[in-house]
Amino acid sequence: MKRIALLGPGTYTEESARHFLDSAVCEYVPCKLIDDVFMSTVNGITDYSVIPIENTFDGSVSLHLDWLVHEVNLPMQAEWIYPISIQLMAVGAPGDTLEASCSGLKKIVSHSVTLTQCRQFLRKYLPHVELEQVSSNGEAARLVQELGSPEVAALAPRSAGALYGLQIWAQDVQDHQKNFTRFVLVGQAPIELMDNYRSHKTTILVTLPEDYPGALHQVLSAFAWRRINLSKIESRPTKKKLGNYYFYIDIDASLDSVLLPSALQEIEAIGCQVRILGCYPTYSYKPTHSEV
Ligand SMILES: O=C(O)C(=O)C[C@]1(C(=O)O)C=C[C@@H](O)C=C1
Repeated sequence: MKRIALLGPGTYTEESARHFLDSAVCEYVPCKLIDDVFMSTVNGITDYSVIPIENTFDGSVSLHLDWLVHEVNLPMQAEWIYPISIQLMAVGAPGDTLEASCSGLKKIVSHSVTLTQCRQFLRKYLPHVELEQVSSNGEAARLVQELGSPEVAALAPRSAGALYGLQIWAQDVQDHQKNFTRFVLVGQAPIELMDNYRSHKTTILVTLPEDYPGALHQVLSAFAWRRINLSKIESRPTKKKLGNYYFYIDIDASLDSVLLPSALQEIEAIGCQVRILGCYPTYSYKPTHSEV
């Protein structure tokens, strides 16, 4: 059995992990805070952690990327992309219309990212309702069940509603229907996921030797002339000195490919530091028959 730490229970992280990992060989260890998720794998209590690192509309989850870079040494072993469908859920049956369901609603609890993903919906339909952030969407659903009052609702995944016996008052209320989150599985050993394998990626961190004209251009040209595609590049502070940055780069190639190792050697030869955060398979979501 592989032990998998994740924010949970009842979160999108858990829902997505159950979709991609084989439950026959995985045991989930739900944690209340993302720090606990990371630390449980660092301390050997779990074999892997599942970490959300990017969303279609919010971009990178900088806090989680920074953890991977500064706080822990846990290589990325896989990534998956999972659709985020957000449900408004509460205790008790919904009314005939959203207005009727929400006539007595005073507060909505959810994860900060989820509240952001429903901003337009909330402004349009529930502008006077108080919003409260909690540590995860699963925790939001649990709180709503504990309070047992139709004055409080959660924005959370369908699986959290099933776990805590909540009713769906409004379905798929995210502002953008194509809302996806990218999760990485980090840990010391490679692991096989279930099907839908797409390709291999490598994530690196590049620190420039000093700030000089054309430094980043030189780094990028090592990939460009080899026709290696980069799917993401982002600068983040090194946290050592104000104005000092490293570049976090996702590469659409495996370290086993012919050209990537020589590109990395070239970048090191011009004086840059290269740290490999992982070389891993990427998986994409395919809806099950009932969802199509
Ligand atoms: O609270 C959850 O449900 C989570 O899985 C966390 C999290 C995140 O931290 O980004 C994951 C995906 C969703 O986009 C919103 C929240």
